[in-house]
Amino acid sequence: MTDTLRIVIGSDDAGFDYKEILKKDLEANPGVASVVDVGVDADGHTAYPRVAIAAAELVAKGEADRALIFCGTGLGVAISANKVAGIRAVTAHDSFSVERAVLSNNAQVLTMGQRVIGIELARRLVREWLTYRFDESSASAEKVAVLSEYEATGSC
Ligand SMILES: O=C[C@H](O)[C@H](O)COP(=O)(O)O
Repeated sequence: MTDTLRIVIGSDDAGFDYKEILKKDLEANPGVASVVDVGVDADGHTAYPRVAIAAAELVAKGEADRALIFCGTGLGVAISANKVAGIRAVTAHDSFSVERAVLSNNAQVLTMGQRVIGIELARRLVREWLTYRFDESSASAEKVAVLSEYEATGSC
């Protein structure tokens, strides 16, 4: 992972407003993150799995380091992103969970719900999220490796 995180951002129509606000926040800090937007657009009514899977696939292919995805609850986009092999997506609306999502779970995908969390808390949590890096030498790494083993072999 490079020092500047390559972030793919996306939402369905229910998460569109937050996606736009967070995209602007990220674009205002080009030294911290670069941003690719996979939609939806203002008039978009794309079903949430389509956007979440498109974002997660970019991460899985190594074309982005992380994804930030919004829907009404954050739940549907997390479920969808987790269907992509190699992806660990979590919904988190509190500071500790955002921290552990990276440091414990090496989650590359963070999702939030526009109908759940206030915008200023969402913005703060994303700022925090950008500061964390998973430590491959940590005790958590071997636990995360069990997930990869299961994906690769079908058992663990
Ligand atoms: O998880 C799903 C999302 O919250 C989505 O934005 C809304 O889905 P719904 O219209 O099926 O409730």
